[in-house]
Amino acid sequence: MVICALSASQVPVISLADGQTKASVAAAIREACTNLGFFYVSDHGVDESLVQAAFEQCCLFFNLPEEKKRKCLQDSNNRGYTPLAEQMLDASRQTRGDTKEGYYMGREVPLDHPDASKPLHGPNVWPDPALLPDWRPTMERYQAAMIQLALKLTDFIGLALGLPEGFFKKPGMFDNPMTVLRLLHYTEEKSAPEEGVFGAGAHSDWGMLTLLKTDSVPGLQICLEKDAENQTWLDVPPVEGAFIVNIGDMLERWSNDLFRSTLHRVVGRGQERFSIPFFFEPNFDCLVECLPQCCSPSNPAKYPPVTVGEYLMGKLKSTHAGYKA
Ligand SMILES: O=C(O)CCC(=O)C(=O)O
Ligand SMILES: [Fe+2]
Repeated sequence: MVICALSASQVPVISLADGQTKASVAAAIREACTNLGFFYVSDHGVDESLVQAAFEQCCLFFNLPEEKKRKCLQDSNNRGYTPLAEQMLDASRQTRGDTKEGYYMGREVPLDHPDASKPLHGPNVWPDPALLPDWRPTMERYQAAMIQLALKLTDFIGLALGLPEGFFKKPGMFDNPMTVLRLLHYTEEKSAPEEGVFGAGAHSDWGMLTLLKTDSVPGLQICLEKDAENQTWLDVPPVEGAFIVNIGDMLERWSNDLFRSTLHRVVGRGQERFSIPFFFEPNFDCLVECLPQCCSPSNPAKYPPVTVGEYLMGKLKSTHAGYKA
């Protein structure tokens, strides 16, 4: 059985098929996360027809007239529609906002739920069900499938870091996770990196891990030198049937940079593109501080402890013109 194979882009494809030991999958994940911070996952158990249904709904939603999409504009909990160019992920290099529009949804938290008073928690902002009756049930099913897969991968990540079995299952860590499903539509505008125009500007993701599905149009690139002047970018093309997985800043901080939260961007090639990243983050109040397994007197903690909520809100404020906490 092949647990891990290299794709055309040198990014490994890791299979979660039954019949292999947990330790061997964890070892493949450790290698991918320390080298690239990116891998593909195959044999993940997510129904392909559900993925297709989500993309079909995206096509319908983004084809609605602008004023209809603006009826479900992003609220203060970061839910709803974000218009074209509303986000600028890399203000240091971009001359205008990302050439994409999006729609954010999180876990549904009814207004009478005790968590609803927390920032970034609350009911979702749904498109009019008379226009898109299948939107909500499809996206809720898709999100549930993503949470399940993310929890499975989080288990493997614990093993990969040499943590005791069930480490990330402790109360307060992922029992009330911050999850964000993001439906994205890139316009056909060709990016012009030298002019500061990008589908999505260079950034690292902010949470624990991201599960990304894209249509068949390439555009995603990663860069292993976060701070270098002359960055080299490696294409991460779609692999049929697989999800792209990448590590976010929270896990980079927990692991003291052992697992990399790698810089990535989307470069438009002159073709419209749809993608669906799912961001999986720990609980809002979870304190992320260097794991004892990842530091020593000769390798002290590189980051001060931070709560997930504090970190995410800082990032939202600095990249979204329309986000008002
Ligand atoms: O659309 C893509 O391929 C990547 C999107 C992304 O990196 C993000 O939304 O954080
Ligand atoms: Fe990203």
